[in-house]
Amino acid sequence: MTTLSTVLITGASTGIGATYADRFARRGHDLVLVARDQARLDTLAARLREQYGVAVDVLRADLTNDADLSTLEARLRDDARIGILINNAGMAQSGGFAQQSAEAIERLIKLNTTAPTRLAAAVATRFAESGSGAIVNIGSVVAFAPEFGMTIYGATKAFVLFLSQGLHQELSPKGVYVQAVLPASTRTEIWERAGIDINQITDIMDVNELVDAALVGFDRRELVTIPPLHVAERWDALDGARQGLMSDIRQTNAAERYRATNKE
Ligand SMILES: NC(=O)C1=CN([C@@H]2O[C@H](COP(=O)(O)OP(=O)(O)OC[C@H]3O[C@@H](n4cnc5c(N)ncnc54)[C@H](OP(=O)(O)O)[C@@H]3O)[C@@H](O)[C@H]2O)C=CC1
Ligand SMILES: N[C@@H](C=O)C(=O)O
Repeated sequence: MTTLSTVLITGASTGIGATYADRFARRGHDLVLVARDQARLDTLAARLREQYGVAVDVLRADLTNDADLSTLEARLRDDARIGILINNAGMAQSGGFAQQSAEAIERLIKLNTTAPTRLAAAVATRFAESGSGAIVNIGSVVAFAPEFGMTIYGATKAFVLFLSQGLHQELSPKGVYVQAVLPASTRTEIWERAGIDINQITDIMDVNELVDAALVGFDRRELVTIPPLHVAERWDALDGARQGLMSDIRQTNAAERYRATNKE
């Protein structure tokens, strides 16, 4: 019987991360739960041990803190039992671009992009050498939506999508599965934490439904999983157009429409 991989989940104290923890424990996986709130992590860990009989390790870490991030990188690099990384921890943004302080910008980018990148890097070599392993990056449909006015947040999520597609290109030939999960509005604390009134949000998905759908994509080894997207062809068309654009842009001369004319 194959031994199930241990799953390390960031942002596991509540919301999407805590739901992933329940689902992987239900599947029989041992867990490493990472977040800042030790008490909430301990309570969740005790429930999951009791309910599912799995080993659950708690690792308190602030992923915007370099020392904590380095400690987590070392755990990921050195603990060969960890075969699945769920890069979930993240925060949203309230207020316009011009309202963001330098500290808020730094924190948002560190948590939403630097941390998942460094954690993925911490496992990439070990996973590739073993010819196995999975990296799940939690993005957002806001990556497609500059219209939403969450410019820095959306940019971090566009980064996560590209990171996932790039990791897939580099690591899937070596047996490593990479998944980008793009939720839309989901009922968690992220809204309150960002100072956004959740009651102003329409069409908000239950977190259990989101994670269960994301796991269907995971089990199918899908690269980009967008649970709220009912018309899957929309994504296929968008990514197909992107690939089509790539085939057009290797040119030695600028496009006709950019040719300076003496009339201008
Ligand atoms: N909810 C939604 O509508 C959507 C969410 N997403 C994405 O899903 C992911 C999870 O979000 P969601 O569950 O909704 O959010 P929640 O705010 O409910 O949970 C966020 C989790 O991240 C942890 N976290 C926050 N800051 C830090 C930090 N500095 N260091 C370590 N852990 C931290 C929190 O734990 P603690 O405070 O204990 O550290 C918590 O466990 C995020 O990446 C988010 O961008 C994407 C699209 C939609
Ligand atoms: N977290 C949500 C916005 O703040 C989202 O990604 O939809």
